[in-house]
Amino acid sequence: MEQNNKNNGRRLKAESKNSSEVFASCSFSSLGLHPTLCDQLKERLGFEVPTQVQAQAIPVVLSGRHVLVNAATGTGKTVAYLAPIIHLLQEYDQRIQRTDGTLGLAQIFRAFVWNMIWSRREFENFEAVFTAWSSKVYEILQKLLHRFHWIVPGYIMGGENRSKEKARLRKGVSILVATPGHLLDHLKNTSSFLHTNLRWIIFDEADRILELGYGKDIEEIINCLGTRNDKSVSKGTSAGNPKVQKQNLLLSATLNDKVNHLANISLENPVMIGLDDKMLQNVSHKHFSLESDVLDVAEESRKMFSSNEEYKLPAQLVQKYIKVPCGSRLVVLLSILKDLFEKEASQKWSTLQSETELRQIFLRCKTLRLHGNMNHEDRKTTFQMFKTEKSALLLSTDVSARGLDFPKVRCIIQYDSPGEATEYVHRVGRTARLGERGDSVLFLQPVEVDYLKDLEKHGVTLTEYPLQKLLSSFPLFRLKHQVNKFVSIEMHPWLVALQRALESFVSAELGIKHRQRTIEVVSMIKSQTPYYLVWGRSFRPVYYQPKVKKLAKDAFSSWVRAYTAHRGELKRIFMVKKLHLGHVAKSFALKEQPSIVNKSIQKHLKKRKRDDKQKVKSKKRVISKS
Ligand SMILES: Nc1ncnc2c1ncn2[C@@H]1O[C@H](COP(=O)(O)OP(=O)(O)OP(=O)(O)O)[C@@H](O)[C@H]1O
Repeated sequence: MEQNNKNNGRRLKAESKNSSEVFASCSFSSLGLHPTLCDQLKERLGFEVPTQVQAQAIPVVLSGRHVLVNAATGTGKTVAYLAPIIHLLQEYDQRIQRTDGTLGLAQIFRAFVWNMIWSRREFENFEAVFTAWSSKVYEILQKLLHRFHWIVPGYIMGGENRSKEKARLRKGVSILVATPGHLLDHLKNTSSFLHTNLRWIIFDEADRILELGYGKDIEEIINCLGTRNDKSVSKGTSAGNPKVQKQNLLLSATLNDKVNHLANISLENPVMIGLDDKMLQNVSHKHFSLESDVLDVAEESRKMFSSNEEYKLPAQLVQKYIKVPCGSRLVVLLSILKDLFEKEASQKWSTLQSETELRQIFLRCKTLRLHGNMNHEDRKTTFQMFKTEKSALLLSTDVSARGLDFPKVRCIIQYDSPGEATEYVHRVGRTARLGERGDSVLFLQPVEVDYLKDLEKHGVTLTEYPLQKLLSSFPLFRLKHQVNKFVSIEMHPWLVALQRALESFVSAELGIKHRQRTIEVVSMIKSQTPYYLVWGRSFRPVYYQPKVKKLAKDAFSSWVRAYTAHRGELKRIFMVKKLHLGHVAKSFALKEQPSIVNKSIQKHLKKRKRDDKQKVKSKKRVISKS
């Protein structure tokens, strides 16, 4: 009990320190926002004081300057741009009207993320996924505009009949939340979409828009809208109103060459705002602006943010990696969840000390799944449930890696490693939001540890998860005499027994007794702590499914296919040739490697080899010709 109190005390201390780092010591009204807007922030959103990023960005946006905001995930970027724009809109001498058309345009990209296995299908489902999650910005907008009824919010985010969108635009929308593809479509084809008075364009999640290949769309949009200060309005497209002073904002949790390029083409003498930014520490002033020509911005930013730029991560986030042989991945995952659950439960509910009590809480814990191939309604339900459940475990693909704001996520487990380092940053960014504490664990096989070097290039350093310490807390059964000796992962009786139980459960010949026992084992190890996210390519839990063996085989197949899809430099680290497919099968609780699936993978690999050879041949031909 005393220990618990001590831990809680330490935690509260850390949290209050984090809180002073996240929140500014000023009020929203001191930043120049209208009193009614400050009331709305407090009453409708519960925001008493601004976050640091809001305190820095709001006055700059109010001043009319272009802005580039680079701040860690979960630092409150959304309100940093919505609040000052609403303020500026409400203070027009003549109240704006619907007939003025769109004045503010937020291009958000909150929810769609590339996923390795289901990339194609998720791409097809993009609009629906987007609609479900991106509504966060629209919701905040609605709340803030509650007492400014003459400023009309609207959205074009797919998942909806196009004519409905058209009708909405025809009626007039003052602040529009849109995706690049849809926006471009309406810019080109919806003549009633009035945007000659457009004053603000906000590129939120800018890095993602560009990574996903929307660069061309964005350039076309910028051309159509004649952005910056309207020195040039594009040829043949709808011109802007030269009297309107344009102001563009670009927000991103990570910066790279592509973002720099977008900054180059869309921002004019921007003020750059960043938190805990080593690059900005060299500059004496809190904000700094590059008063020179826009080309200099690109040059400066190239110098500052090379392709190995450092990424911003919440300082209080505790990042660990765990090195596990492939065959033991599943049982180690479950053991970690059990440990997390017990620790969190005993810290939170210090009166609940007995195994049975902990187990009771655990049994009430919900296990949810989220992936792009689910229908819209199911995704929405999962999203809501995970938000509101006191204690839940979410198995998810990358559909939820970005922009989603789940409260109180305690731990992110990346069961499968992400691709680019930016993916890593955004996945872990779902925890430790707004100064709260958070942990992350990245699973790596011993042959994959070079991935850590890749992360280090971006200033992301992980420490090793104390797996041996964890294992020592599990029963050794017949190996009790080895109590002080080292027991390897592969030999540890707890893990071996768990693996066997899971394999028996998955295989079809199960007796009912066995089955029950397995479910119990799985129940035992399920997490109880509030909110755990587990990242995995195989989103389907292998338990509680009627055709569990088939599901496990499908998951195995998808996983291996996804592994072959790592791109560029990462192919060197995640080498499919080094995989032991028998061990991969074990990580899906399969006793044997599924043979049919293997054939299709072999076919896939052969095709890749052929393609590679072809490429080498054609290169040689080019060289010999020259
Ligand atoms: N001033 C504030 N006071 C209290 N809570 C706030 C404040 N500003 C934002 N929040 C809350 O902080 C969380 C993170 O905010 P937001 O989603 O805007 O962050 P973000 O920087 O856009 O994150 P990401 O980059 O991951 O999308 C949200 O739950 C939001 O409601």
